This record gives sequence, structure tokens and C-alpha cells, in this order.
Amino acid sequence: MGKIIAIANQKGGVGKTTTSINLAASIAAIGRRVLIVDIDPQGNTTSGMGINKADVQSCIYDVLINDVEGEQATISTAVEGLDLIPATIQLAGAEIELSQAISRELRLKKALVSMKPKYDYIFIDCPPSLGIITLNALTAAESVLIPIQCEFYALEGLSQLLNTVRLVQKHLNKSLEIEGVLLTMFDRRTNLSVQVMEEVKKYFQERVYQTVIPRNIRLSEAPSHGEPIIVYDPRSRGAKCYQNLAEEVVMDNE
Ligand SMILES: Nc1ncnc2c1ncn2[C@@H]1O[C@H](COP(=O)(O)OP(=O)(O)OP(=O)(O)O)[C@@H](O)[C@H]1O
Repeated sequence: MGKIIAIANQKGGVGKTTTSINLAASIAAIGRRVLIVDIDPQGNTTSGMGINKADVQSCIYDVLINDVEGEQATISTAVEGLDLIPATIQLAGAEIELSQAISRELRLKKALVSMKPKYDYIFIDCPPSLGIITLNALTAAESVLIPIQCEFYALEGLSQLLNTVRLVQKHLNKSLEIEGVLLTMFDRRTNLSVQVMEEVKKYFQERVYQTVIPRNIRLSEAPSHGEPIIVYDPRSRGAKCYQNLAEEVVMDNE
């Protein structure tokens, strides 16, 4: 049965999409069946996997709003064992449309029920907000993986995210857990990165992954080639680190 993990932080640009693509691809590369669900209207995970949004027939919007089956919106990617439910800009309207819908927080959960047996891991790439779309992800998920960028104000807004997690646990999904906290864009030459790491470890303790993702130019180039880092540059530090993270996540769960 696939474990559903939401990758969430309402702060923008902290590495949610980079982690969704590269963690999912690295887990698929060690022989697990993996699905990524892109629920960010920017659709960066979709384009970062080499999918041309203009060619997408059905996307996550159709699943959430038009009752299209998850299977029907699923496409296979160039990485063996890795499938994707894409997002297009159409999703930008869903926040308002869902606000009037019945069981509006449960749409994604319902859609993923029939998908779970087909996968070992299902990752949901969340948008940078705590609106109804992210609530759908936190309600569908068994756990939430939180990427934190090693920068000034890194911890700002985290209490809001943790508060939302607590509210979801109380009202919508009592078994939601913190899967882990991932430090991203770490630059060992700066004191700031080291300070942020210490702060985050003090706060989240053993829930912080041992693997830390460095700032790595190859990771930022890969999406424009539509490839995960293990395909674009398998020898890069970024690739090695996401492979290590994949092993850590699999070890925690199997
Ligand atoms: N480890 C890294 N090294 C270098 N660049 C990175 C790294 N991680 C992410 N980036 C770059 O930083 C930018 C933001 O990353 P990303 O899109 O993954 O963040 P996000 O949290 O998904 O953003 P949003 O909140 O807009 O959805 C992108 O240009 C990405 O290529």
C-alpha cells in the first residue's frame, strides 16, 4: 500500500518542487513504484519532469473539481517506475471553486484511495500557501515532509505550518505525522547555514534528516532540461544527496 507523503511549507522557494521530483525519482531508481501528485498551480513539478503542459489531457484540477478518476489523469514519466498526476494553471481557480464544494477538504483523499495499492510511495507537491488545496494534501497524507531553506528567516512561518498540521490532526486527519524535516540549499561556507541547521535541529531534534541538501547549481539547472538530477547529472553532489535522502526515507518506512 502506497504511503502518501505531502511535501509542504507555505514559504515560497524553499525546495518543495526540487525535493518532490528528485526524492521521488531517486526512490523509483531503487525499485519502488512512485507517484507524484502536482497540486501547485505553477505546475513546476510537471514541467520539471519534462511534461509539456499544453499536451496534458486531464490534470489534478479535473480530479479535484470534475470527478475525473486519478488513474485517468496519471501519466508515466521517462523515469521507470515513476508516474505523475500533472498540474496546469487551470488549478489556480480551484481554490475558489472548492471553497463552495461539499466535502471540500476530502477531494484528494477520495481520489487517491484507489491509487494507493498501485504504488509504494505517493508524494504530493504542495503550493506555497495554507489554503484549501494544501488542506486537501494534509488530509489525504499519512505524513508531511517539511523542506526548510538554510537562510535568514528560515523558521519564520513554521509555527503557522505546525499549527495547521495540529488543526488538520484535530478535525480532518488524526493520524497525520511529521515524516521529517529536510534542510535545503545548505552552504557550508556561510555561518548562517550552520546557524539555521543548529536552530532547526534544536527545534525538531531527531525528526531532521541526516541528509542535508547543499546549494548545487546542477539541481537548479535540471528542471529546464525536464529531467530529475539522477538523469541530468548522476555524478553531481545534488544527485548523491537526493539518493542518500531516498535511502533514509525508505529505511524509515520499510
Ligand atoms: N539545492 C538547491 N541548490 C540550488 N538551487 C536550488 C536547490 N533547491 C532548489 N533550488 C532552486 O531554487 C528555486 C526554488 O526551488 P523550488 O521550486 O524547488 O522551491 P518551492 O518551494 O517548490 O517553490 P514554490 O514555493 O514557488 O513552489 C528553484 O529555482 C530551484 O531550482
